[in-house]
Amino acid sequence: MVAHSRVAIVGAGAVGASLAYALMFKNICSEILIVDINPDIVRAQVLDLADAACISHTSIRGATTEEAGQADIIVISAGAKQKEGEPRTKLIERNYRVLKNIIGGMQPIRPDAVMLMVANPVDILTHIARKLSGLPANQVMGSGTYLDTTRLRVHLGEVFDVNPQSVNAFVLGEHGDSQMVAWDSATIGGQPLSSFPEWESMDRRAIERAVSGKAMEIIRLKGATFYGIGACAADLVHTIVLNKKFVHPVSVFVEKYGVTLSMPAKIGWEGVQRVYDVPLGKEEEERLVESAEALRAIQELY
Ligand SMILES: NC(=O)C1=CN([C@@H]2O[C@H](COP(=O)(O)OP(=O)(O)OC[C@H]3O[C@@H](n4cnc5c(N)ncnc54)[C@H](O)[C@@H]3O)[C@@H](O)[C@H]2O)C=CC1
Ligand SMILES: CC(=O)C(=O)O
Repeated sequence: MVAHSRVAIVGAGAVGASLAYALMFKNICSEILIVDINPDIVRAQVLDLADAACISHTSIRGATTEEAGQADIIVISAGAKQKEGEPRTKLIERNYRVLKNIIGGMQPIRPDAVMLMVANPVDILTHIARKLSGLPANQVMGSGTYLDTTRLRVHLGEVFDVNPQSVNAFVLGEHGDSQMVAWDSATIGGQPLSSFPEWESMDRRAIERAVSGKAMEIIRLKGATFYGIGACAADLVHTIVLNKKFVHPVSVFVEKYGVTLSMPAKIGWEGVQRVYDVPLGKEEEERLVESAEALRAIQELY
């Protein structure tokens, strides 16, 4: 437990509540602030989560947007979600307005706060949050392809019969349709995936489709995804609060591509401490540049 570790979660729907629930059982935060435009949602989530908080070391309460701006870590999970068949980018106009309201209501934001964007389209909103918040680029990140990378590792863990946490493979680029898998640098136990007998028979494009389509599969079946992102976002908060310096793929402004997209980054107290340049094959590099271009076309509008 870190004495001064106040985390504000703005947007207390399914994602915000799942994050709060996952985070409180890490027992690393002194307090979680729950913020939402709908006061009934705040009251309901605080009442429900307080019963769980009772058996964790983290307290929970409702708060205003202004108070959220003074938290150590500000997570933004407010906004519209996709309907079946809708790409994440379709949410931009609605969620731009939501984000503008939220960040406007937080000002002046504590200058050393770290902001974690979760709402979609996460890469574009991270780019916008960096501009609107006035925070340094390293202090504003998005959950990006952390969730997609988790999905990929789960899938590969099954193919190679190994714990997913021992699969070292990344989904990079957009948390969305143009994402790509860095196959050439993927390893298990330091051995390239391509050196395993399973490699030849593995349909890599089918795996990529399954990973990038998993959100829509869940949305079709139950209307929304929230536990996966709740756990990923809680893990990112953990890494920041305890300065763990874990490397995760997050959405951040990347000089090389000149846009905000996901690359593996070392994360700690001041947010992103370093971005790593994954060695990519020629075709992979082309696909990442395509993803960057797709994002640039929208990010340039904001
Ligand atoms: N980055 C990722 O990997 C993932 C992102 N998401 C995204 O997270 C977002 C939230 O999803 P859910 O929680 O399922 O939606 P939800 O509909 O359950 O909750 C959204 C909440 O935002 C609140 N809200 C709207 N405008 C607000 C404002 N101006 N200030 C404060 N609160 C406001 C609503 O009142 C509602 O409680 C969506 O954009 C969704 O696409 C969802 C899953 C994964
Ligand atoms: C909804 C979403 O972005 C996801 O589950 O990947």
